[in-house]
Amino acid sequence: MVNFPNQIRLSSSLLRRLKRHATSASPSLLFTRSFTPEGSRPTIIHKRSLDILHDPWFNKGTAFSMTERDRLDLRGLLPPNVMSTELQIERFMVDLKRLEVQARDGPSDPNALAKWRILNRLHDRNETMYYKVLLAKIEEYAPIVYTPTVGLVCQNYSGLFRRPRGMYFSAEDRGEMMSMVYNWPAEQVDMIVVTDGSRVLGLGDLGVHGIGIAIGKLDLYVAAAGINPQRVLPVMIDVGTNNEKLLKDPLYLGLQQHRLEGDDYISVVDEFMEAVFSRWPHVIVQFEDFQSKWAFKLLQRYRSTYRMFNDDVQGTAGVAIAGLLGAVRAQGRPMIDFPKMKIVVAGAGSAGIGVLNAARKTMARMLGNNEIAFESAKSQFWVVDAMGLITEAREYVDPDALPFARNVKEINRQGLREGASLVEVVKQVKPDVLLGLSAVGGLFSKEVLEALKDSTSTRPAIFAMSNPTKNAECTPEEAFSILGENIIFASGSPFKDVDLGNGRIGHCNQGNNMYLFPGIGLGTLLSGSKIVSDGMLQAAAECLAAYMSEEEVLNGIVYPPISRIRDITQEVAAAVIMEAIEEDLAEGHPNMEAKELRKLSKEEILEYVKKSMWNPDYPTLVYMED
Ligand SMILES: NC(=O)c1ccc[n+]([C@@H]2O[C@H](COP(=O)([O-])OP(=O)(O)OC[C@H]3O[C@@H](n4cnc5c(N)ncnc54)[C@H](O)[C@@H]3O)[C@@H](O)[C@H]2O)c1
Ligand SMILES: O=C(O)C[C@H](O)C(=O)O
Ligand SMILES: [Mg+2]
Repeated sequence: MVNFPNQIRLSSSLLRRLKRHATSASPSLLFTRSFTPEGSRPTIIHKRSLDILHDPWFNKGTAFSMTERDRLDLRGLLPPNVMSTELQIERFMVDLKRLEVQARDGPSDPNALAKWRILNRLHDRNETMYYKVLLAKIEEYAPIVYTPTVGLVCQNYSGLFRRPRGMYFSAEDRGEMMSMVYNWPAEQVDMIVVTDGSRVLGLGDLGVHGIGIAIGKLDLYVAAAGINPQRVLPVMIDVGTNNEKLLKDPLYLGLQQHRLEGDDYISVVDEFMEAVFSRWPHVIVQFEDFQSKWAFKLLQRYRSTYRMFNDDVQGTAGVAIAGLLGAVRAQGRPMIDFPKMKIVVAGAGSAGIGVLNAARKTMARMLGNNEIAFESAKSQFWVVDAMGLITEAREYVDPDALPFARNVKEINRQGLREGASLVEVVKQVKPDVLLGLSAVGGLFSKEVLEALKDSTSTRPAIFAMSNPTKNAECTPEEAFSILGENIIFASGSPFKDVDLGNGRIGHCNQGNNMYLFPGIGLGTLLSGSKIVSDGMLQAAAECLAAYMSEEEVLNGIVYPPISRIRDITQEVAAAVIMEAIEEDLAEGHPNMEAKELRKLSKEEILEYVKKSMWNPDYPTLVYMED
């Protein structure tokens, strides 16, 4: 312990602060000279907020009591569960012992968690160097700080948690959020990624431990979009968890209560949105990994009033569309043939429905952009969820999935019925594309892939988009070995290309929303658009689709390699800005007034984007007194 003299000369500003907090502070705080027994005397410190958490002398991590958190402006900077020192030590030991159990996510990298720890420590020590390393070796380290390892990190977060990163708004903070946002030290925040941890990748409800996802997404914002790391903020909205294991786990870092539902839930998210937009009116909020039932509702609730989007619904949709258009081109056909594709989608959650809606709209646009085109486009899709093929005969169909429920008579004519299995559907439909967003690893079984051999396409496409690795609907090895080298293959998590012998390679594309969300966020920021419009999202998707050359696409490469992520993000951001200008939404940015922005050519916009991106270079520092 640090020993401070009993007689301390308090500066006038400190005195003011102490008085301000006198209601929650122990009364003895102001009078440390009195007869307080040794050990229970408070230690006077001249720091607040994050400065305390980053100081090894004073930091107590999750052991800060609620009154201390209030007194020291720490509220929101720590996970909500206040822990005893004993529990803290237990958490530490769990992590230490895990070294004995080989930490792994799939067969690809048994050392993934250890690498994450080392990178995380670097992140805590030196942000510039961390991002320099990440950018220099993005192929190697994106799978560590992002998908798939980030999933493993969230699953083990109570042991891995060291220095808090980001903010926590919990159900217990209702009524406080407007002031809590001021505990965050940055005057300017450009990008927030927020989650409620209710559907983390395909791993289900991980409660407060889902904060890892928001951190991983923002790492890509910095690395790919060049958002200044001092202006990003990962956020966890902790409304409880329905994960029974976590509810019983004494080492869980979040609120140990069931999730709030209905209006109670919405009121927490509403308060969070009001609070962050009141402090940072120009911030962009990306919603991430909210369970479907809230993903759509919240998107509808906020999208016309706040600068926000949902990555799982809208980012994924754009990436899938780009890949599907690539699959059409890979057959040597023009993109305009897209409305002829027969598409079977496994999974009707936030991601699946997002893709279906966007694909239907894209087809309708190509067919004349009218009601009839929109109506006829939906007949190109067959949607299979946990209960099989969705038809109008089903007793209850989620309203978001309802437009894609097949007509029973029509489906009977195709030899199918309500609830038909995926393999039956593939056998009867003989689709051009089989797309998985089901979170069920191995769903594209040998039988399903065998059935796809009868596809009427000259080059069937398989998109096994679920994350992380073990949730992929199939591996590229399985797909190429059964269907041969001619297919187009994409997966949400990274896999290696497959050696097919005799110098032939089965290319494995990574169909992940990481190719769009950084550019959507950056383009919105630099255009100063008040909202993220459908047109801006469409422009982003089209830009990604057009990014791949004819030669690449014919070779089965429909997405760029991750080594080009900064370049594609710059292009996507420029496309988003141009669309915002076109729609008269661009209100400019401190670096570029709206009227100047409107005068720029495409090349100049690209240059503006490039120049606005933060690079991990050490600035020269000089000291100046406050
Ligand atoms: N690659 C990407 O960029 C990307 C983007 C978003 C989501 N995802 C992944 O997509 C998956 C789903 O995400 P979500 O938000 O839609 O989840 P969700 O839980 O909302 O939806 C899952 C859907 O799969 C269905 N399903 C379950 N078992 C099934 C089965 N046996 N056969 C067919 N369907 C079945 C469910 O009924 C539900 O409709 C997750 O693994 C997530 O990681 C990937
Ligand atoms: O996080 C990812 O890798 C993609 C996507 O947002 C997901 O939820 O799976
Ligand atoms: Mg997600």
